[in-house]
Formats: sequence, C-alpha cells, structure tokens
Amino acid sequence: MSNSPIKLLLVEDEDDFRETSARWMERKGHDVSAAASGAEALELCAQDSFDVAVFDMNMPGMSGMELLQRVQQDKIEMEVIILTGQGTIESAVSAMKLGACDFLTKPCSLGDLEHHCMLARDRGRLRRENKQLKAIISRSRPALELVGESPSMRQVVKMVHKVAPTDKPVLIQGESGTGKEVVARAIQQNSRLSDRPFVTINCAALPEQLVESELFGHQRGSFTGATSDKPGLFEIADGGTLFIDEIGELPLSLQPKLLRVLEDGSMRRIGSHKERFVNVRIIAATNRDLAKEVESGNFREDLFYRVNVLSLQLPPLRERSGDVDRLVDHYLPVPWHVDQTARDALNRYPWPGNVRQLINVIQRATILADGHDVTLDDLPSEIADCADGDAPRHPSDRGGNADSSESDHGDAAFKPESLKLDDIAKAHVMYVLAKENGNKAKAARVLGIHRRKLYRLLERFNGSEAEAPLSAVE
Ligand SMILES: Nc1ncnc2c1ncn2[C@@H]1O[C@H](COP(=O)(O)OP(=O)(O)OP(=O)(O)O)[C@@H](O)[C@H]1O
Repeated sequence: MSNSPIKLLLVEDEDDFRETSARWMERKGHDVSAAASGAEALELCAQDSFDVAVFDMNMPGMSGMELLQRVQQDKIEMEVIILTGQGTIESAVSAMKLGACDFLTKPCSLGDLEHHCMLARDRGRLRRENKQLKAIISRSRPALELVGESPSMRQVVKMVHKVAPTDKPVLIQGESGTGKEVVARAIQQNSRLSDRPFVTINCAALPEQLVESELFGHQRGSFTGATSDKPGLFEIADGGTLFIDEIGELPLSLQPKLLRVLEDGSMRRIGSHKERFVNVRIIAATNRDLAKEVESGNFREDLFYRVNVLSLQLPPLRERSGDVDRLVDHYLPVPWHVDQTARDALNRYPWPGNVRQLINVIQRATILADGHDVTLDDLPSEIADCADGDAPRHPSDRGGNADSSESDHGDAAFKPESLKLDDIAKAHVMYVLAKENGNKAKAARVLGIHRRKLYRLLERFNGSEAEAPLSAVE
C-alpha cells in the first residue's frame, strides 16, 4: 500500500465527526475537502477531482445513496466509500452494487477511516492503470483490414458482422492462407468481447502431447518436465475468445475434453482433480472438410455440431475476382508499381497458398526488382510462366528433357546435377502443394508424410524464403 497523500472528499452532515475526521486526515498529510451536504459535494466535484470520497449514508436532503447515483450518472471518477450507521448493512450492500467500493460502519476509528481510504485509493489507481493499458493495447493492435471487394468476400464481411455479436462458437473453413485467422480477429473485434483477451493455438503446429497441456494447463509433477503449475489457454482466455486453428488436427483422445468445456465450461488441468469453470468464446478454423473427417471417424460428431454452430466458408483467392489486384495494391509499398504483363501473370496464377503466398511474392519482388518497378523477371518462374496463359509446372521438369527445358526456360546452362537435395525436396513439396490447391492434408498424403512433418518442412523452407519457388505457403 502506498503512503502518498490522498485527495479526499469527506461528505458528512454531523459537524463534529466531519471536522474531527478532516483534521485527523490532514494531520496525516492528506489533502481533504469537506462538505456538509450532497449539493455542496457536487459543487466541489465540479471544481476539482478526488481520489477517494466518503459519503455518509443518512444526510438530510440528498442521501449518500442519491449522491452516489449522481456521481455515477455524471461519470465522476473517484472511489466512493459509504459510511453507515449500525444495522444498515443491507443498504451498504446495495450501495456497493451501485458502484461504491467499500463501506464503514459508524462509529469507526479514525485509523480505520484512513486505512480504508488508502485501500480505495490504491484500487482506483489499479483500475485506471488497467484502463490505460487496455487503451494502449487496442491502439497498438494493427488495424484489421480485410481487403477484397469480390462478391464472395463481400459475403464473408456480411457474415462476420452477423456472427460477431453472438457469443456462439464459429467455425471458419477455407484453404491455407485464405485469411481464416484475420477473419477470426475481425469477428472478435466486432464482438462485445473486443477488449477481452484473444488467445490463439494452432493444433497442427504443436506436438500431440503438448496440445493438451497448452489448452488445459497442468499441475506440477503431472509429467516429466512439469516443474510448476501452469494455467492452460482456456484459463488465460477466460472472459474472452480462444481461436483454435487447425481444429481438424485435434487428437481424438482430446476431443471429449474440448466437448466438455464447450458444453458446460468445465475443465481440469492435467494431473489435477480440481474442476475449474471458464467462460470462453470459441472460434475454430480448419482447412479440412470437417464433415468428411466426421464420416471417416477422425473427428467426433458431437464436437463437430458444437463447434459448427455458425460457419463461414472462405473462398480461395483464385475465386475472388479482382481481389488479386486489390491485394497487390494494398501490400505493395508506395511508390512501387507493377507493370501490366506482371499484373496479368499475377491475375492468371491459381495461388495455391492464397493471400499469404501473394504477400510473400510481393515482398520478394520488391527485394529483387530494380528501381520501383516490378516486372515479370521479379516474379517466381511458376507465376511468370502464367503471363502467356501457361499452367504452373513442376520445377524439376527443367531437368527432365534437355530440349524442352531449353525452350521452356531459355536456360541452356541448366544442369540437374547442380541442384542441391534440399532444393529438389523444396521444389517437389511446393509443386505437390500447388497441385493440391494448398490443401496441406492432401499434399501430405500424396507426399507420404505426416502433416506435422509437412509443417516442419514448410517452416524450414520459409526460412530460405528468397529461393523458394512458392515461398509463401506456410
Ligand atoms: N482479405 C485479406 N486482406 C488482407 N490481408 C489478408 C486477407 N486475408 C489474408 N490476409 C493476410 O494473409 C496472411 C495469411 O492469413 P491467415 O493467417 O489469416 O490465413 P489462414 O487461412 O489462417 O492460414 P492457415 O490455414 O495456414 O493458418 C496474413 O498475413 C493475413 O494478414
């Protein structure tokens, strides 16, 4: 508790008590203004601001309770303590419901009065700090802009505004990079929980055994490495929104636990018997067809119905007419410019990695281009190839046939033996991903690897961005 002086407003009609308390508090170093009635107190509030006010409940004219109501109506910021006589505890409780922070029963010692005023002052300070921090956080949050004017994107924006005000779970489906997380944030920012936590978890990016501990937390000693108690993301997001990305990857063994928390808000940390209750709005996303996952037994039907109360389908970028140009203009820094042939290629390309891929292609082009003009030469070859209407090809086609590789790429010096194994792996993974329209689950199946392995490979390839043929796909 801080010892700094309190700016105090003392409102009490009994002259003796008012004067004695004011003198005592002043002797203790506090800055006291005293009023003998509610009307006088309101006049003082109009001229000055106070940390704490003490209102006597029973005053002739305006009672302490009426004064409190006026203070609330006029949004006067200060902590109010109510002074009551013996046997009027119920009215003290009603005063606290109205916004008083504390009450004291008369007769009370002057030491008690000072102690309660100091507690109230500290509480007020914390409240103000909390408000300031929230304001700072919301201002430092990047402005969310869902770029796109195509009919399908307009429909998405309409849905965002429809589902946002409800507290119901939302399922967002769409290919990788279509903007599922951006849409989830837009829903949260347009909801009544916009100033509450927005917590995210990606079920595919975490090893299976970590997902449970991340979501539900654990008790110290519940497994090797659990050296301290840890709250899970459900507890951290309590009162706010939890975005569960790649929910289709949630291990079957964990699905009943998620179902339970969705049904009645109850959950237990790993290794703990204590039941906890949370109130969290769930927004989930997947690039799998969850209904099919239910049919094939990978996803529980009851959980599917729970998360799929409201659903939103994000169209792939290739189906958003005109949006490629809009996104290019949005992400291209001033004073950069894209020439028409490059623009045609960008518009023809099918964008298997969707908006994320487009952003990376633009960033990469601004690094490679001369001056401020992006031309076909600054685009990855599979995109540049689309300028004349060609479909994208497997990068390793370059080495398959000397003649065709020369005519396709004009690269007579190309030598397959000069390729590094990692380059070939990257090219092949990106090719398969492009063929599967960015669907990582399908791509992983074609490649014969687990989806988590594919994530790790993509992360690695993203580290060597500038060389990646489809470097944007995460
Ligand atoms: N409509 C849009 N307007 C502007 N930027 C967008 C839009 N859609 C997506 N983006 C940007 O594209 C990138 C990828 O978006 P996001 O992470 O939301 O995709 P996702 O569908 O959640 O991908 P994944 O399935 O791989 O998790 C982000 O940088 C995001 O800001």
